[in-house]
Amino acid sequence: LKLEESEVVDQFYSTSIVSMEDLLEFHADLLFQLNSYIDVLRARMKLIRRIADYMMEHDHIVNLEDHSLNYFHLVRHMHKDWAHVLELMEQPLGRSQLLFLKESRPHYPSAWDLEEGSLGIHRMQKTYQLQPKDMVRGLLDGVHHGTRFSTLECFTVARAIYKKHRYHDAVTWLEETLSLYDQASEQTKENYQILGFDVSQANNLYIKGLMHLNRYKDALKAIDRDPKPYLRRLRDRVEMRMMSTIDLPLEKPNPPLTGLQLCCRGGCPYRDMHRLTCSYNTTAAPFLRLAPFKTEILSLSPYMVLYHDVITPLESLTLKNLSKPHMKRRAMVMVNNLKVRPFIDSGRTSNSVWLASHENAVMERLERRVGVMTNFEMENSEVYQLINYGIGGHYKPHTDHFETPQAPEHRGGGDRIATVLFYLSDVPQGGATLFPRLNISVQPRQGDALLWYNLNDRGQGEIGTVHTSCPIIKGSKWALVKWIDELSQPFRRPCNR
Ligand SMILES: O=C(O)CCC(=O)C(=O)O
Ligand SMILES: [Fe+2]
Repeated sequence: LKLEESEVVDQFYSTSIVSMEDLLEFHADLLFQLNSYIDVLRARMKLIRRIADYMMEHDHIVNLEDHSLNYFHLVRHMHKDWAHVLELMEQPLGRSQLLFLKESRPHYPSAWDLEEGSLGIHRMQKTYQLQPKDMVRGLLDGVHHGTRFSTLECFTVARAIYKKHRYHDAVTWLEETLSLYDQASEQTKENYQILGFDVSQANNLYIKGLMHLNRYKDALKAIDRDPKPYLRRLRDRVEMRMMSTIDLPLEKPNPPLTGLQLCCRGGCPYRDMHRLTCSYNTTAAPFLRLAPFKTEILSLSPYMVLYHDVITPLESLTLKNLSKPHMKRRAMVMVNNLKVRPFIDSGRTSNSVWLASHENAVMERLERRVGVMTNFEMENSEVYQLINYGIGGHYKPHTDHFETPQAPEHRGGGDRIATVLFYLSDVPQGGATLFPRLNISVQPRQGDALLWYNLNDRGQGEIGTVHTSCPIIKGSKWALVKWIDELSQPFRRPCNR
């Protein structure tokens, strides 16, 4: 079993908001095809109506008189015309539209997208302590969004959570699913049925979820409400469980809030004490006297500063536009018995692309700017990574320096002495970069860049720099990361080993 980073998965929608733009266009194309399919059906219906009317006129003639001319009409008509009518009826309809739908199917979002998206929603729920009943109505962490969930979306999320054995949450989402279904009109229910939704399936999962939570009485009630015979058979199982003394271990419904949850919500204790000073940096390079960097020191140890307005909106836009077509999910692949199987790294929901410092004029300018901003040597430095996060997108807590001491030795540049994180977009809700051990969280703002040192004076990894990207609630988070290697810096930041 081996893990490595690769680009095997090329189409991943849920891990990047920017790929959703393509999806919107794609969806519009599909709708266009469906409508034109209906037009074709309608035109055919009109034609058949006309022919049928014409045929009925003949019916008329035959009944009139026992006239041989009329018989001749009938013979000719039946031999000739009906053959053509049959041909017309047999002619396949809307072939090109059908073909379009069929051939584009491989590009539809996959089961993975659905799972990834569902888990993103769940992550959002857990981190920000949201209630499914608020979420389905578009109320997210105190802000009303114009979006609503239908029964179908609710059920998809519920099922994904159930598959992860999070029964308490799955049951809440299933309750929401069933209640949304009850409120739906008869016509909507019919539509759901055409789209493959079976309310008994939802009920079945709900009952099983309740059983996992030892809520047998509620399970029995749910069974009694559903007329499907296979659900009635569950009754025996529930009653048997009820009588047995061995209870399944119960999942705690409300574990205490973690520091991460508190901080992502902006409730980080003492966070403001870390805003030490703000200043204009004019000394690092001569040109800074003309255009100083607005610098906010967030922490002295480990050293961390936030620069304001160091990448212009136009530069951000250019980089985003140039990179859009190349953004990919960097999925991990599992190489197992020679089978290569990409798997969802749920620790990181984003698509990204590597950008070299000589990639284009903007990158060249940025590379010089990073050198001036940080005073680090940019010669031989690493490439940049441009990231766009997805639905409820996040990046689990991690450090940028390597955690195994051997790892840097195998790299030309040694360990990553510092990180510069440019924000290329505002994120209106969620999506902060959080340093839980330092109680520092930074809300992405287009134009800002965060610099921190990953290594201490002795060149050792600084565990305090553990950081995470909080799940995004609203907006599309774009970040550009630059890791600065240690080995080019002996004169810029000598270490006291
Ligand atoms: O997007 C962020 O806020 C953090 C990104 C990050 O930590 C990384 O790419 O190493
Ligand atoms: Fe990082």
